[in-house]
Amino acid sequence: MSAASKHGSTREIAAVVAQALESAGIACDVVEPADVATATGYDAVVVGSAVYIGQWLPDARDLVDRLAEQLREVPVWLFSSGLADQPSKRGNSAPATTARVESLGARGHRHFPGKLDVLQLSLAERATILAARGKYGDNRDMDAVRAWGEGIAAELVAEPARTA
Ligand SMILES: Cc1cc2nc3c(=O)[nH]c(=O)nc-3n(C[C@H](O)[C@H](O)[C@H](O)COP(=O)(O)O)c2cc1C
Repeated sequence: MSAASKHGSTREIAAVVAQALESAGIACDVVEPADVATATGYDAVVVGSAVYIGQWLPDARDLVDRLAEQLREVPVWLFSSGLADQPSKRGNSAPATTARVESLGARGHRHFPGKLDVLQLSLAERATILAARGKYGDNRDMDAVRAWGEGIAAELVAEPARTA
């Protein structure tokens, strides 16, 4: 499990998915994207990122680019977290997401509503949110996140392990 997060809320989403996997008996390492040197040795990989200005954060994009060859060899799930209606719903890089899913042969991509806490943002970020008329708040639905993780676990448990 590896997820890029700037202000922590996507990291918390990743932790809930990891917990769901662990609860199903699947050992799960949670590693920051920049620290993932290889995907070799893992039976499956989940990669996520917060969405900023319509794009995944650079560390998550870089992870997928660096390890694409290895990721094509294992089941992969992707998720994004952002504020669905803001700053630009249409700008949420649907083509990039589709390209990533297709290029990796990912089993799926899920978009989760995120969290926007004014106290955590820089002045520049607040200005962006103001210009986009973004709404502050925590829109995360951790039950939906957990259910998504349980779905992944169910798929993996039904399959034979790939590594020794
Ligand atoms: C400057 C800025 C730009 C953002 N741009 C987008 C965006 O384009 N699309 C989106 O859905 N959410 C956008 N968001 C919302 C974040 O994705 C959301 O707050 C997310 O939960 C933050 O995750 P993090 O706490 O892991 O960094 C933006 C937030 C900020 C502060």
